[in-house]
Amino acid sequence: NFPTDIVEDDVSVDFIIVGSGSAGSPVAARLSENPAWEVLVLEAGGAPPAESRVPGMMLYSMPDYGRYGYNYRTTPQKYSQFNYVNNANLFPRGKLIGGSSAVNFMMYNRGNRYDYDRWAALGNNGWDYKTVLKYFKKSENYRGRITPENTAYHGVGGPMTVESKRYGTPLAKAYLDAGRELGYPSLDTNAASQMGFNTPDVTVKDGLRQSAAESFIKPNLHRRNLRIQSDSQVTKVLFDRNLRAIGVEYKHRNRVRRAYARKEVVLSAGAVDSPKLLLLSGVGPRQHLEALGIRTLVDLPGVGQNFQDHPSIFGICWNVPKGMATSFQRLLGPASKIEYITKRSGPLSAPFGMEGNAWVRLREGDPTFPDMQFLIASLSIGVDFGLLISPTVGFKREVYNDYFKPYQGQEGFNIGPMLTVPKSRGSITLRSNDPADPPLIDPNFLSHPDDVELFLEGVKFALAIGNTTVMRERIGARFNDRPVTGCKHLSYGSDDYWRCFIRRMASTTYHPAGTCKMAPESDPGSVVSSRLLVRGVSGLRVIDASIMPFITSGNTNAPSIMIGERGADFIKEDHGFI
Ligand SMILES: Cc1cc2nc3c(=O)[nH]c(=O)nc-3n(C[C@H](O)[C@H](O)[C@H](O)COP(=O)(O)OP(=O)(O)OC[C@H]3O[C@@H](n4cnc5c(N)ncnc54)[C@H](O)[C@@H]3O)c2cc1C
Repeated sequence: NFPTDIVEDDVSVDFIIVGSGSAGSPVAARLSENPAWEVLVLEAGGAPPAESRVPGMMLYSMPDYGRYGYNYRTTPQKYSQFNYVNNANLFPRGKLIGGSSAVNFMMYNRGNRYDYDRWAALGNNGWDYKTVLKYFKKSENYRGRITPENTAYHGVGGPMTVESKRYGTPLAKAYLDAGRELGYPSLDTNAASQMGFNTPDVTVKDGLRQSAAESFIKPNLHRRNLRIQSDSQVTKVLFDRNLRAIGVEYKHRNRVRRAYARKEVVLSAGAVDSPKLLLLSGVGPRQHLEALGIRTLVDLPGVGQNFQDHPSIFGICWNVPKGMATSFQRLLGPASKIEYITKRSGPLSAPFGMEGNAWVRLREGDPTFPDMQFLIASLSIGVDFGLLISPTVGFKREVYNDYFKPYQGQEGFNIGPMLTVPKSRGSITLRSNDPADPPLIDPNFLSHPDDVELFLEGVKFALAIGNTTVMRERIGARFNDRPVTGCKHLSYGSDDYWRCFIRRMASTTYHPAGTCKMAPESDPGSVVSSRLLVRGVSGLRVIDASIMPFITSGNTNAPSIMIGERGADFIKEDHGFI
């Protein structure tokens, strides 16, 4: 349960925040610190279900798109995903209080210091690593392992609790040992160096998921100046004749209503819906808007462009003896439930199957800046006999039957290489001028040939991890060396075979970013300034993952929260409250 308000028609407040996700929640919390400001959050979704707080249940809320998501799918991909239904994938975004932070896999990864230094180097003042580190620390209540090396990088006493994972299969430790065998250290990758292997810290508090709304909004609902109204899908930003944003139109329980902002409207609807809202409001590429019969208020070509996500490969997998990896029986069995209820530990207390990460540099270049992340998931795709995992990832049935089914019911693990700095760029565009229509989401994965060549190195490294002595002898890992569907005509194991495998099996890591690019005015793709103000209008900011000019080198939840913290300070400064 999450207490919400019902506001009056045509309510007038100081700030309207659209979306209560990873970025919107900190914006709401920080702005409402000023008792003189009235803050209203409009959230399209409703209260999160109880099971969303249980980390081990995370996969259960994913297929339930109708209730807690937008039911988005990507457009059919031209260069990748050939083994997925319609060459596309499901594209979950949380539609509930807490946004995607209430359905995600909870791994807390900040990325690399160079990610932020290069944002600043583009001309985005105030986004260098030294500055953003203050905001990462400000939001954090770190309960992980403190060492002399990492203490300066963590915050204590902030709203967002970050814990060490409370449960791991034998694969968690084996993964770190495999890294050492290959010459890589185990370390806190959110501190001085990101290069090496780790067991992820997680946005979990006392064994319960900490969505951004749980952390930032719920504890502040006693503030009389902070209100959140759920089931309120904003359809349009309203402007006066000077192009100042004065409010929003939204649909609340099937009724069209309006709310007005005396100071600012903040879009924190995420990298799919913030550009969608700008386009519906007449801010975007003129040609696209005209084609859909939307009056152009500002011709801003960058809106919806520069789409970046981290493609990763599923299906590089090994079988292991029973007890080594994750199983649904152990997750949902009576012992697990009792342990969770009495001690908040055990399999239900940790994100399902998320055992370890690694960041390495495979190509020449800055040895402190990774070009590949590897996630080990202690899940075989067929462990559930094809019932949940394969349809959730989105494989065609015949691919499941051909490649995974021969091992179904057996435990196993998957090592997924993920491109941290992809060169491919996609887009978000409107399907129509009807706000109820889902937008066209085109990640355009692997459209840049370099992405495939780098993945080739990534596949080889993943195979090397699985082939370490520790994985083979201590864990008993046996590689799934069946030729994958669609690549059987190629010599198994050759570079061309793996290129084919990559184009068939790579898909999303659910990290859309970049679609309202933050850049100086001289950049024709710029949508927001370094203070996150939308170009060509006033009184309107975008504060969420869409502003990233380049996606960060790791999962995007912690950076989105940091963007919320950073953006809130810009607003406070610009309105004289700091
Ligand atoms: C399945 C999954 C697993 C993931 N795993 C991880 C992980 O382990 N670690 C990690 O770091 N990252 C992970 N991510 C990514 C991470 O959660 C996102 O990058 C991050 O939450 C994005 O934050 P945001 O504020 O930009 O958007 P969101 O958190 O998505 O917030 C947007 C909010 O706006 C609302 N909204 C949208 N449109 C409207 C509208 N028109 N009117 C009103 N409200 C609206 C939405 O309902 C939502 O609440 C995962 C994501 C998914 C989907």
